[in-house]
Amino acid sequence: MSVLVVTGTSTDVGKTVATAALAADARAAGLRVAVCKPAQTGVTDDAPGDLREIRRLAGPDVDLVELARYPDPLAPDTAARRSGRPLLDLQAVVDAIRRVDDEHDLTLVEGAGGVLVRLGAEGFTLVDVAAALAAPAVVVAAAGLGTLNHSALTVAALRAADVACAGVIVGAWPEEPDLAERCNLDDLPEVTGVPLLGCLPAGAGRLDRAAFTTLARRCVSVPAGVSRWTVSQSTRSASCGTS
Ligand SMILES: Nc1ncnc2c1ncn2[C@@H]1O[C@H](COP(=O)(O)OP(=O)(O)OP(=O)(O)O)[C@@H](O)[C@H]1O
Ligand SMILES: C[C@H](N)[C@H](N)CCCCCC(=O)O
Ligand SMILES: [Mg+2]
Repeated sequence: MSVLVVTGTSTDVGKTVATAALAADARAAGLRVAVCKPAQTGVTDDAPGDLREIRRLAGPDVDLVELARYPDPLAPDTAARRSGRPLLDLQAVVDAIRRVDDEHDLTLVEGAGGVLVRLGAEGFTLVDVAAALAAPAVVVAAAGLGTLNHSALTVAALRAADVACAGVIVGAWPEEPDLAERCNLDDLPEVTGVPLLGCLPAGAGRLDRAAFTTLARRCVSVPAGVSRWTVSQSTRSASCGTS
């Protein structure tokens, strides 16, 4: 089947919302979808994490797999050490994702923070996971000033490890974009060398499931070839403020 890694230029850029949008789009296309969050940090054992948010937005038919959870809102390796809980092991994470992928048409893997955040033992990162799985990645980025550098650095880190980058998704597109945000619609694909797959309007994460699914189908798409399903390539959806 297919694995797609969802990384970002940092934490809080909208990876979870974008993962939910990709999952909702794939479910609406009739696919068996799973989302794996290898390492959730910053939540207690009884608190909802990213996967609960993805289920709220994308629906109950998306299977969810969380591999480790640590209470401190830190990078997973640091949070693991401080908690005394075991660190994640790269091979175990890869094997777990492969098992999920065997049972689904599309398995989305959401990282923690940005692409070089250390997830576990020996400082492995989401780049190592994607490389081991030969899985492409999408990069969720901010809309405004500063995102060009962060996005270019993130895509360069993927390229350096021969991880294909399917494109960039803007996690929260403002209702009234400023000059930098408007310019970034052309500059993001230019400086990263990968397509802009779409923009999620700011506020999308606060919608109910039906409205979110409708929006997701309009706003983001995964390029053909990432999976057996082909979703129309969105150069720039209306949600990015261009027709
Ligand atoms: N398009 C959006 N609409 C509404 N809220 C959003 C949107 N994008 C991000 N947010 C909000 O911003 C916060 C951070 O977003 P999100 O959880 O997706 O970040 P993240 O990149 O997944 O962070 P982490 O590294 O912790 O996984 C959340 O409260 C989320 O609801
Ligand atoms: C707590 C946060 N929401 C994420 N789960 C973890 C982000 C780690 C970022 C580490 C760093 O880049 O400084
Ligand atoms: Mg998240």
